[in-house]
Amino acid sequence: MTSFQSTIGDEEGIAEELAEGQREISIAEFFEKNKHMLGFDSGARGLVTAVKEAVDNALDATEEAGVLPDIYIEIEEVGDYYRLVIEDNGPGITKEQLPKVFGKLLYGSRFHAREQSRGQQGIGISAAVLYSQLTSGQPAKITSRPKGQSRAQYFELIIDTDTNEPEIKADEETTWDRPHGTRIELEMEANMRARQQLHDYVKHTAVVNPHARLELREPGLDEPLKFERATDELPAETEEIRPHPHGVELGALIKMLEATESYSVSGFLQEEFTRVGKKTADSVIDNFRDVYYGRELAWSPPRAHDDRDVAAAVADAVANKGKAATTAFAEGVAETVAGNDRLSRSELAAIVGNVAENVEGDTGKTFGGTVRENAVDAAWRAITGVDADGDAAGAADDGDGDDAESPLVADAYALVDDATSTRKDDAAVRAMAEALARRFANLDGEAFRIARDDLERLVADAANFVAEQRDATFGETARENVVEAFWSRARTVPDDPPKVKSIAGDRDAAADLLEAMRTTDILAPPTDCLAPITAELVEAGLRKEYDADFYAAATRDAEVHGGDPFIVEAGIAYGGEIPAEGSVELLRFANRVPLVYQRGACATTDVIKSIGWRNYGLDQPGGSGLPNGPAVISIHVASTNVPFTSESKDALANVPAIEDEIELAVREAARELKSYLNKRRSMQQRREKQDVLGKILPEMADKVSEVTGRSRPDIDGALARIMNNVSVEREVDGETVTLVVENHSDVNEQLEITDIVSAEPTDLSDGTVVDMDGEWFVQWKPEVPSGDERELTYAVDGEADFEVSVGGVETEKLTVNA
Ligand SMILES: Nc1ncnc2c1ncn2[C@@H]1O[C@H](COP(=O)(O)OP(=O)(O)OP(=O)(O)O)[C@@H](O)[C@H]1O
Repeated sequence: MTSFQSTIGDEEGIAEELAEGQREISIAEFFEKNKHMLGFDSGARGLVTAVKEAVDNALDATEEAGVLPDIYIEIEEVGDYYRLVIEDNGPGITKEQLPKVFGKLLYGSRFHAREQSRGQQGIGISAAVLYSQLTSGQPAKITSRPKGQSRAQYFELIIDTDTNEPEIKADEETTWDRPHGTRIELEMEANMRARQQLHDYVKHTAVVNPHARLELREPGLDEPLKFERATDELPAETEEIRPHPHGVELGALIKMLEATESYSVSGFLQEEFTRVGKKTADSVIDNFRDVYYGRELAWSPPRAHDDRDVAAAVADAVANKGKAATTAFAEGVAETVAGNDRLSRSELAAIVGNVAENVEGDTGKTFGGTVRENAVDAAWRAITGVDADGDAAGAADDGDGDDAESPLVADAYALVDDATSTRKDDAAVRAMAEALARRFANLDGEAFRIARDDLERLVADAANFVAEQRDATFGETARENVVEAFWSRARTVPDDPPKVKSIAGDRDAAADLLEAMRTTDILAPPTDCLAPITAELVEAGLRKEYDADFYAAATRDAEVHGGDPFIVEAGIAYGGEIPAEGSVELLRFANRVPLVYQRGACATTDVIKSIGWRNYGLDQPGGSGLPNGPAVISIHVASTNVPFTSESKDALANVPAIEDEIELAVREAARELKSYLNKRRSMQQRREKQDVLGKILPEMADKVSEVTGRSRPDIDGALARIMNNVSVEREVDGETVTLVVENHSDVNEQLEITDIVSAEPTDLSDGTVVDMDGEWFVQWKPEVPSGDERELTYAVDGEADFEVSVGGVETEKLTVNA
């Protein structure tokens, strides 16, 4: 132990001394010291991060304003420093907002909005300003011309790190040739060692933002890198949404309960959450009642042969109402009770209430509150056998002389017997029923209200008791079945839920409400807050940047995580010019932003590594890890709140719901890759076989003729027959030209045959002919059934050259002799 720690208790006034050293830390000071958290850990990386923050903002702003983005990036060496300029044609920023946007950390328009955007935290561009002023001592220089204004505003500013407020160094009006937009100029200590990452960022941004035009000028490039737009269509506009009930955390729910203007739980749910209407709110409230109040166990009323006499019990409990009214009331209750399969106490109370109203109407006698309550007590005792002292009559010989068979035992016996396997012996089932009935009778109040977890505990306790007493075990499954048997027959209570304000002040009640929200089936959140790239454009983006043989893409349906909807998309490009050596290239995107750093710490990488790629035809040494081969895999996660591992937004956190969707999306695309590779392999084998046959067949024909002494057998068509190919053969007889098409395969083929002829064809059997400058294109689209043949004919006058081409069937399955 250090001497300081060992003496700390002896010194007087140490707390006061330490207190003098305590001081608030501004967020700007914090990030000044922790630049790495925001992606500014080195000069190389700092430059890439600054570009990324500014370009992401430019894309967000232009899209929000409905403008096709036109973004200019320039990096220039100025002495020992680098100057970074980024210009956009967005809506611009007002004079009032501009200093805070660039001169204050945690200031932005997106943090509170549940809508897909690249920016989330309100920290990115001000962090770039902070990094620039720290390393170069220069202020940020910003020009912005809001849409519709004739002049632009020019600011020079730095962030005052003590206060996290902008300190304006220059503020003047200026002119700017762009009609609207923003220009940012930052000077910083930097280097171009991360050029590759910078280019990857810009190139991949172009891949997922085909509607954007980007231009990059930098010291190492003679010509600027230009990415023209591939579409004039902006991504679908997104709408802000409220949180989804399946995703909020307890703390957030309590905050919402405190802040809401709604008075009732139903109003609160419908007002504050997406996808909750009256019906869904009612279901949530029913589930809430079940956890908060517990359910009421329901019991079987007496049957005809039963000696429990509900009518007599009710009649006994009523005084001074006259015989006729009393009988009508008692029998009315007994009859209605008997008409029910099972009853809870609240249901009995409702029956008594209804019958009382009817009898009051018929007889003119009043059956007030006390009479009704007495009647309920009496009828309930008759049904359940529970005494006023709380003992279930006869549940056990507990010394109070009521040891006749309890109705609860008989009822419980039937349920336990039903819920357990037939192997349980009768005595064990009876003992369990008795043990349960005793415990139910001891519940607080006569209504047998119990929450599901308490019911589970009660059943476990009864099962343990039976195991000790009788050596009869009720295992896990039997217990669960017994719980389910009672719970599914128990009734949700009719009590109103507490008001919003009292739930807000009661953590347990709020936790019960949260549980109810999570267990209620609720429609997935609307997805108009998201703008996925779409499978079609994911594939188009890959096609644009990678020259491959095969492409596939998949877009999943929206799912929810933490109240925020998300959509995962995946794409695969394979073969062609993609390098075959080493592992595949993984492109990661979040809300259309390429993730450049921390690949190894990203959930997307973990998922790709966990997939068994050998099943999909890719090489994967050791059966796990990144697969090898000429492939690019791209993954895009779009969400109203992407869970990143840190503020620098480099990698996705390991959220199981998102990882599951990533896996499903990738597998969907990988299945297409697998069938492509399988087909390619079988075509390869077919080609090899045909090559061998092509050599052997003529040799065999020669040999046969030599051995038999007969003329050489005709091998035309033999190859096609052996290979089950489609064969196209030309026969010319005088003026008549015939193409004989034979289908030796086992499927019907739809072909497209074009014969290019140097003389004008006439008398076509069918098909069409087009004159192309002295050449005639004769075209047929015959369907040739498996094992069948077609003859396509026409006539030419005199000599002619022919050239046939056949479409609709792979070349490996085709033998052309024409
Ligand atoms: N080029 C721009 N044109 C218009 N508005 C902009 C531009 N750049 C930034 N803004 C506004 O400034 C705000 C702050 O930007 P900043 O980069 O600090 O945070 P963000 O983009 O919201 O989130 P993040 O920290 O996740 O990047 C944005 O929310 C946006 O409203």
